[in-house]
Amino acid sequence: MDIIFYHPTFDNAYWLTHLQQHLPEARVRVWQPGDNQPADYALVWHPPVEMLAGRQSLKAVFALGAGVDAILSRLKTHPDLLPQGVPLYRLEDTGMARQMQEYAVSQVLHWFRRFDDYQAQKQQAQWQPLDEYQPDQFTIGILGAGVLGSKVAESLRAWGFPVCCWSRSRKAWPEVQSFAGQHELDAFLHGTRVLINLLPNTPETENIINRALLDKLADGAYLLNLARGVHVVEQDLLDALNEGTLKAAMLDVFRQEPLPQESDLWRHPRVAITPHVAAVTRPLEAIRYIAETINALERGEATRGQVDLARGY
Ligand SMILES: NC(=O)C1=CN([C@@H]2O[C@H](COP(=O)(O)OP(=O)(O)OC[C@H]3O[C@@H](n4cnc5c(N)ncnc54)[C@H](OP(=O)(O)O)[C@@H]3O)[C@@H](O)[C@H]2O)C=CC1
Ligand SMILES: O=C(O)C(=O)CO
Repeated sequence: MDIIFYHPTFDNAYWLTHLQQHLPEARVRVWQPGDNQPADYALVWHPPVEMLAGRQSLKAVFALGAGVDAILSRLKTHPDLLPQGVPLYRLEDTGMARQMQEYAVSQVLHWFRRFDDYQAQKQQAQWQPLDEYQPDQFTIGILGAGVLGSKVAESLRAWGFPVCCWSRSRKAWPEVQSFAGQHELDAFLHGTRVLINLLPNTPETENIINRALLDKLADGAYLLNLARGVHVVEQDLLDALNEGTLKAAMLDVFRQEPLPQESDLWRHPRVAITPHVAAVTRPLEAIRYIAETINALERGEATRGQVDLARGY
């Protein structure tokens, strides 16, 4: 069994060593431009078109992340990027859910305890206790009720916040109100105080967080974008912040990354920024999952994590 590996920044030696340990019978190599030698599986992140073009004999391609938009969004212009009929897998959780929980819980509590307001008071050397928020004033609305959204919902429910979620299909989670489909989006937004985005980037979800959506949130709302920058119309976000519709935002992802120095988001006092680190791929957990899936495929057994190319995630 031959496996080719390509990631622009990962530690190749680490990945090859641990892949070989988990798949002793495999021959694993880092793909280099010009390598047209046969392969059974490809592990990729932002692959060059030539890497997979023409490789119809591949048994599967594994994206080394949760979101597969970097591949699917290029298929229109580069149909050879993913060989026809070859299944594409993505990483489901593999250590990312815990990271998303850490990020979401810490930021929601930061806003709930008004630490942003106390930081602002500190700038004025102001010693002034503020009215406390109550949990029932702090409904969390999670856009995207999937592998990561479900875990974030679970952790915020554990803190006693009302939680609702929005997805294409109805969810039956204890103590979480599920809204499904475009026709229920407004009802989901109404009363949401903290909007957390964990949607995949698809043609339907691009630019979804725009002024019309933000205006439907509860007064004094917050935005936590943990998914993709293309979900947010950045000028609409800035306008909503400047006009008071939105109280604050924390953004981990951006339309252009790194975020250009000239972006007004850098300087906005009520915008917090992290450099796309909300949930990074945990190599060992990813390798374990990939090895399990390859072994299942070799045995003709059921697998999880296969991407539905038609729906885009
Ligand atoms: N910033 C970071 O570091 C990271 C960001 N991410 C981002 O998080 C995203 C989510 O990951 P994950 O939870 O694993 O993904 P999943 O595929 O498990 O979940 C996606 C969710 O979005 C819902 N959804 C998709 N399209 C629509 C739509 N058009 N309308 C309504 N709901 C929709 C799905 O609905 P349904 O359940 O009905 O199918 C599902 O609930 C990734 O795609 C990636 O972009 C992931 C990891 C790290
Ligand atoms: O896994 C993903 O989709 C990510 O964004 C990781 O950076």
